[in-house]
Amino acid sequence: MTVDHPLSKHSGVVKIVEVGARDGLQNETGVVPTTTKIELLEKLSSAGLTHIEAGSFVSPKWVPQMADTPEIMKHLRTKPPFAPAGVTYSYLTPNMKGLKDFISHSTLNTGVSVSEHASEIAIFGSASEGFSQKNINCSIAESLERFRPVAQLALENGIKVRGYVSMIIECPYDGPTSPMKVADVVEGLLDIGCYEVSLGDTNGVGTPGTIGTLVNYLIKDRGIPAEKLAAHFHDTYGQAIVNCLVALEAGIRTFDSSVAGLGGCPYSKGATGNVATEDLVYFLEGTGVKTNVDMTQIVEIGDWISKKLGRKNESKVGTALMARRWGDGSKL
Ligand SMILES: CC(C)(COP(=O)([O-])OP(=O)([O-])OC[C@H]1O[C@@H](n2cnc3c(N)ncnc32)[C@H](O)[C@@H]1OP(=O)([O-])[O-])[C@@H](O)C(=O)NCCC(=O)NCCSC(=O)C[C@@](C)(O)CC(=O)[O-]
Repeated sequence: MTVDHPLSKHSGVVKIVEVGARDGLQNETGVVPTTTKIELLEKLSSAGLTHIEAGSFVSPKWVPQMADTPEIMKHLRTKPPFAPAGVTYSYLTPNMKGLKDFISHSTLNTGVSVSEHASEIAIFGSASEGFSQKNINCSIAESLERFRPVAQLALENGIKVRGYVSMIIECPYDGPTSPMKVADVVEGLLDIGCYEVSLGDTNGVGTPGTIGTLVNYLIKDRGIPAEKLAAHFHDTYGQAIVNCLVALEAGIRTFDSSVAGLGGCPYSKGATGNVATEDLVYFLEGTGVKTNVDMTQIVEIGDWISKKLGRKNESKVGTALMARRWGDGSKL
């Protein structure tokens, strides 16, 4: 028997962008072996995730943990069984050097053009000046000027471009962020060719009130189509799932998440990881929305990577389902 509930109107399939291997691992202080990162990426794609961030072409002096991104990309590009059809791997590229490195490593030894690869780049700006300076060493205006030729060259090469805007609610350096500023940066990123802009509550301070005010302002007052927005909510204050519900209600259909809630941000002290993929899948499927992610597999991956890194599994759903697992390894 199907019983209607207030959220029954939500149906169809949503897109999940798995950011654990990038947003998650970039914040690990210990060395994470490249083989572990590759194994994580392979496991994630076999669990049904189709959009996976695999690394960053950024300065290794700024983010040492991402220094092996070229090696990871080469592996994913040259080992077809590990880059299944329909899976898009994406990489952060903050400037022209990052994009050129992306293009050269993407085509290296593969014999195919970059546009034949199911990969895309992401450029990442901020709605606060303080974080923009700390994270990418330039002002917001300078960042948009820097991104413009990057996006243009990427698009000329058939590479899709995603945008991020960080600190959408509040910045540890500048205080509260105005929705107008967020809208300006979102529009700036769309204007230079991003097909979608992900709204980063980088330090997870947003609540249904502040997130609701922002997304309604972006969609209703500024006329930004909901399908061009994604929700990228960190779970520092335990608000991420309820904020995802607010985004869903506003019409947003793309959600970023991180297996086992991996992560934080190297330039935002105290920020913890994104909403855990396991928790997001449980919540979305529970409202009647399809994710096409295998719950058993994603829970096992979260358990595996947490043990591998020696860190606490931040997924409540993952922890609960693993606790229910029988000692003989039968189904969750
Ligand atoms: C943007 C820069 C490079 C500017 O950094 P800069 O120091 O201003 O760069 P520069 O152009 O003056 O170059 C300085 C040196 O860096 C090198 N360099 C220059 N560019 C690159 C590159 N692409 N790859 C590798 N090396 C690079 C360049 O070659 C040179 O090397 P040197 O001559 O000193 O040996 C730097 O600030 C940087 O790498 N920042 C990255 C920060 C980062 O990755 N942060 C984490 C991701 S953002 C995030 O997590 C938020 C998000 C997206 O998840 C959403 C949310 O939660 O809100």
